[in-house]
Amino acid sequence: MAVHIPNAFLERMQQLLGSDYDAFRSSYDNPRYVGIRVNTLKISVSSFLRISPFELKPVPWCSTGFYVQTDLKPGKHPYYHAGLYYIQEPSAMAPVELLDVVPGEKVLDLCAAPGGKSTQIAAKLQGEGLLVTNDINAERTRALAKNMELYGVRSAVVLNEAPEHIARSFPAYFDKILIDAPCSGEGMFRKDEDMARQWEVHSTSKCTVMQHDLLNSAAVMLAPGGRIVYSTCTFAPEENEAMIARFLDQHADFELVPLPQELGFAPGRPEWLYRLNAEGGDAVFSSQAASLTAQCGRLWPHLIEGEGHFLAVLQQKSEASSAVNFEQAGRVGQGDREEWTGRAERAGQAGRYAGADSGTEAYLGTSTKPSKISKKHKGDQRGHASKGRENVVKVPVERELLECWQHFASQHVTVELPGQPLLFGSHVYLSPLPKEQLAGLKTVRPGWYVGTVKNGRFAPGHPLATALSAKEASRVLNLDKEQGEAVRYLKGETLNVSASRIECRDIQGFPKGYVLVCVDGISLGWGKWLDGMLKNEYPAGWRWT
Ligand SMILES: C[S@@+](CC[C@H](N)C(=O)[O-])C[C@H]1O[C@@H](n2cnc3c(N)ncnc32)[C@H](O)[C@@H]1O
Repeated sequence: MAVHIPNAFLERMQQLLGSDYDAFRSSYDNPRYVGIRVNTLKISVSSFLRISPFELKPVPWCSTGFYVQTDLKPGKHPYYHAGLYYIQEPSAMAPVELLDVVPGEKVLDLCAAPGGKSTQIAAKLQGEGLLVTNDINAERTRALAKNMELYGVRSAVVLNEAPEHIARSFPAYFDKILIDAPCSGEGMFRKDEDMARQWEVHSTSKCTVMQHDLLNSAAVMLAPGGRIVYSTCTFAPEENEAMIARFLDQHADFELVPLPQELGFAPGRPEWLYRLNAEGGDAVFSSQAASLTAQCGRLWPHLIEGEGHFLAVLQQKSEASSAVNFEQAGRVGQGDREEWTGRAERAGQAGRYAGADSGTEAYLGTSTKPSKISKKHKGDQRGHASKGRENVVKVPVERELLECWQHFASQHVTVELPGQPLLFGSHVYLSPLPKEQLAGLKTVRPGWYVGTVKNGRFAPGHPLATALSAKEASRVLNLDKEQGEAVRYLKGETLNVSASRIECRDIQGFPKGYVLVCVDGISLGWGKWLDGMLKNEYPAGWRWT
């Protein structure tokens, strides 16, 4: 199928690429590549290779990434719904590999929706440490939160904030920061035709302002000795090498880490910057910084099996960080800080809450937007703030609600779960952060949503199920995917299930009640078993259609 590519773009690439242009141009005649990345929070790569329904070929730069045939539909398999793999364009797997995350670190994914790279970071953390995952677009953070839940992520906080606001709460805090920057998307024309149409409308200069601000906010939030990976899916040097050269000029405490060329990363193109400098315009960087950008990396669609990407690994050189410097964050000036302090204090008094079933949001503290409080949940807010009134938290009510969760956990979960139990209304989260640290930030998920107390009873949330392993649950039902039972469950059907099929642990072999429903030992969701029937608790919005 012919792909629409803007002529102005092709002319520019011809000027930039010279003799490489013909190979570059003909790459658009080939089909795009489809990749999946194994979710090692749920299964090891070797175990997945044993059960994989697809023929797989490794992606060179990602040990958990594989190419699948383009005519297959990996989204139409129970394993996809069990969160065993994420469907991801192969080049898009590179930035997180270069971030070099290890368990226990504090990581920020600044432009994260819909969450491909956040799920990859979460898998690297293996449940130890913290992932703060953010996107400025409220609609897109819903998809982000859903993906964190589908992939069984426990130790993440999902924000919907402007980076400079996060920077005020987390100065010099994160070990690793990913900026998968909004960009003009030239590298995605083969994958997404809409990108080509948008390119014709939006200018590169709009993106460069955002990208510059994102880099500066990240520098403020980076802990001493930390690492920032900056990536785009565009070819334009203004959004790539120029952005990095300018950053290096302004942050002498950072250096570039060269990329492993044997894996397919081509060098950055400083010579394009000399040309930009000669043309004048917005280009502001020294020729010394420009020459260093040869250490950035480019993935070219005519040289590797994947779409076009740009990557830069920025390492903070010394322990003496200049990161705790609010002025570096551009728009974060003295006036802002005073305003912020006020906001934080007010927020500390008045935690506000909006429904927290899967697909809804919880906003902590005062936000720049009014909190959405669904009618359904307004009545739940016993002991919490109501509009226009001071918030008086009734501790006994909180304690009773938390006891409901603890009682449920003692009956249905066989292990101690990580995180601090936090209440928002009658919704319970296990959070990797204290509530106060999120005050004033638009928080979509303060942690792992485990359920809600309704009329004195605890109803487990879907994300509790998706992040539990079969051995962590007291009652488990394994569905047969060959007989189509798993698909029927995913479609929301009630199933006939004999008591003997339910594995019971720690509760004297009594199958009645909540059961963790699995396929091949991997959790899909909850069911409620009674007298040979499994009532389906798979959320309506998640169902297989
Ligand atoms: C390339 S996409 C991110 C893709 C994502 N990292 C993934 O792997 O699924 C860029 C994202 O940046 C978000 N964005 C744009 N401007 C932003 C800003 N100033 N702060 C945070 N996010 C921003 C967009 O809403 C968009 O979701």
